Amino acid sequence: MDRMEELGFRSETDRQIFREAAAPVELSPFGLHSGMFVPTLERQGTPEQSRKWVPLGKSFKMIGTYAQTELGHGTFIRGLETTATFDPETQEFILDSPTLSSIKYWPGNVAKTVNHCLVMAQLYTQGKCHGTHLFLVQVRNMEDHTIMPGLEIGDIGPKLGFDGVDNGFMRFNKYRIPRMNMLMRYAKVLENGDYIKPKNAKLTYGAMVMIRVFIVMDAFKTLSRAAVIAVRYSAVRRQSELRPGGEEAQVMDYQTQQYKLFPLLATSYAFLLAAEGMSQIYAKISSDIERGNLEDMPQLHALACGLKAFCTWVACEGIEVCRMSCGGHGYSHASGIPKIYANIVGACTYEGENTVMMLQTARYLSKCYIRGQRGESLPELIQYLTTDLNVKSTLGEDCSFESLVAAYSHRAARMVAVACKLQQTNKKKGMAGHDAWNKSTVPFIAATKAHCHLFIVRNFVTILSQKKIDPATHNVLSQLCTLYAVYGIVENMGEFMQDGYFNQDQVSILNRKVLALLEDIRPNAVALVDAFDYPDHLLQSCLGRYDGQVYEALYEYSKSSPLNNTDIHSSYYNYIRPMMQKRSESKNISAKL
Ligand SMILES: CCCCCCCCCC/C=C\CCC/C=C/C(=O)SCCNC(=O)CCNC(=O)[C@H](O)C(C)(C)COP(=O)(O)OP(=O)(O)OC[C@H]1O[C@@H](n2cnc3c(N)ncnc32)[C@H](O)[C@@H]1OP(=O)(O)O
Ligand SMILES: Cc1cc2nc3c(=O)[nH]c(=O)nc-3n(C[C@H](O)[C@H](O)[C@H](O)COP(=O)(O)OP(=O)(O)OC[C@H]3O[C@@H](n4cnc5c(N)ncnc54)[C@H](O)[C@@H]3O)c2cc1C
Repeated sequence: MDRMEELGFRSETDRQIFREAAAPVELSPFGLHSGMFVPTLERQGTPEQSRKWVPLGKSFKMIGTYAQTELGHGTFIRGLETTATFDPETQEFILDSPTLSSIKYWPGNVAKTVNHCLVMAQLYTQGKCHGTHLFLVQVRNMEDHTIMPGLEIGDIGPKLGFDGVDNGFMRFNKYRIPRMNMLMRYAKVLENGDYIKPKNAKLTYGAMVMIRVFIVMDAFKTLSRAAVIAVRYSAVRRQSELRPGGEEAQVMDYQTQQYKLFPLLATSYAFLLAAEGMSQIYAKISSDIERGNLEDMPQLHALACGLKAFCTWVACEGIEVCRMSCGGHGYSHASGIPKIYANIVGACTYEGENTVMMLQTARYLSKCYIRGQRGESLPELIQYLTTDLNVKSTLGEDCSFESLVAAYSHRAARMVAVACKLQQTNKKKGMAGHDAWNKSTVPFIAATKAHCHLFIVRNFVTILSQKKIDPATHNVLSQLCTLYAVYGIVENMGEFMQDGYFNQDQVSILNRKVLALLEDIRPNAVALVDAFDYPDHLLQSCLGRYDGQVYEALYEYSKSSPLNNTDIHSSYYNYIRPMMQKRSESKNISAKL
């Protein structure tokens, strides 16, 4: 009886939270099965295929992963080389790895865990290539788990992190699968080999969009866990004299420590709300897509790409700040932070390398900018592009939400305009379209980051203005929201100031406000991290444990080190003692010389 069934977990979200609690740090070797393989069967298979395979996946009678990346290609999907050639005689697809670079490489859990894969391959039928499509492929014998004949499978070796996931390689040698193992919800190959094309070729990319949305929540989870550890430790750790001759101060009372951690605490709350907002947008647009309405697909793709990249970059930088704010103990695995970092930093690469993802969003912004310049209507999230850039800030001492959102809108609109104008200037100089684009991508990346930053600030403000929250909580969350926005301006002042949007007095107001907010938040800092309610089992941290017994925990942790299993390590007998004896013999010899 499935433990989650016993506990009555019906929703996939609850089941995922349970899985993460069960394998909080090492990541589950079934994460891709539940998070990517099964949902893709549901969304990309025909109703008949879903009915056949999804129950097998959900009951773990079939365990799978998503095998797309190859040795030679990860980003450029259209360049993938694995082929799936239809054989009408046998009603089969023949999967093949025609080159060394076509070997599937990186797919999670393919090395030792799974018995099936969703394989992305170039579809050939009637002598014509129709681009990449997904195929369900059995890779191991269901009786004894041996590798199926015609396949070479193995592990790719040690990685920076992700130790709970056996990322592997897989090579096909004319490997045959039934025709009906092609996921045919959107595209089809008929018995006679005729190809029925999808309404949009990018529908096949749908699984990646879904995971990018999940990863925005992962960015929140990992950053907030590191923040919990660092803030709690900063409340316990006393070091140095803040007041000459006084007792050693809680390091959380140093303004520099507050400036490191409180904006990250605010970012954690901002990312939680952004992830929830992103998930709601995904749910709405993906259900439209499943009903055949593809109108908002470009907007979903652009938002998922941008937020996935923005949030993972910021989270990884923030987790490193949390680690360093814990001093030496932060560098120990006892803190729990190195594992958090090692497991999430891959998210800046997987599911779409962040720069590439940002450029996808930039491409969308470039098209929207042109539409806006023509006076065409724009989706609500993009309407800021038509902001009047001659307007100056009305920001006052109160740093109102309205003035902050206006500042972020102005900054993003201005930066998108700068990048688009450079692209247009490049074209006017006679550059080909792709060169004009490539020679403007650095400003486009900066503009896209500003676009994502605006989404997160505006989302935070909107939720605070719409949700019914008790006054005390609303006040603290408003402090966090203001800190997130003001800190973002202070840290990127050049981008906000380039066209004189703020005057000198307003810059001074912002610099004073960010420091004042640190003091406002200090009394509630521990309560704000406790509010995430992460159990000690999940944090796995001697520094961030709820009871604050840090030194006792560190001492016990150290004693449990395997090196302490023996007093004298074998290396003494094997290396140190022989070396010392050799030294003393040579010394005797030299003394005699
Ligand atoms: C509630 C339960 C929660 C469960 C959570 C469990 C989570 C478990 C998962 C654990 C998390 C992580 C584990 C790690 C797993 C990692 C897996 C992988 O890494 S899988 C491999 C990922 N690989 C990639 O992402 C590759 C990235 N590359 C691409 O996506 C494409 O190559 C791209 C987009 C860069 C370029 O594609 P292409 O060259 O085909 O298109 P163009 O650039 O020419 O654009 C043409 C046109 O298409 C539009 N487009 C592109 N992609 C999409 C899309 N996905 N959707 C919609 N539209 C798309 C593009 O915008 C262009 O439009 P146009 O109008 O012409 O401008
Ligand atoms: C931990 C981990 C788990 C993974 N799990 C899976 C999995 O389960 N299944 C799977 O199929 N894959 C998986 N992958 C592979 C992953 O999806 C790819 O590594 C990722 O898509 C990046 O592609 P790449 O490695 O080809 O990088 P590349 O694209 O080669 O990146 C190299 C550099 O080229 C730059 N670049 C590339 N294209 C452009 C461009 N158009 N414009 C500007 N710059 C560009 C990038 O920005 C980057 O700086 C995993 C990877 C990792 C690290």
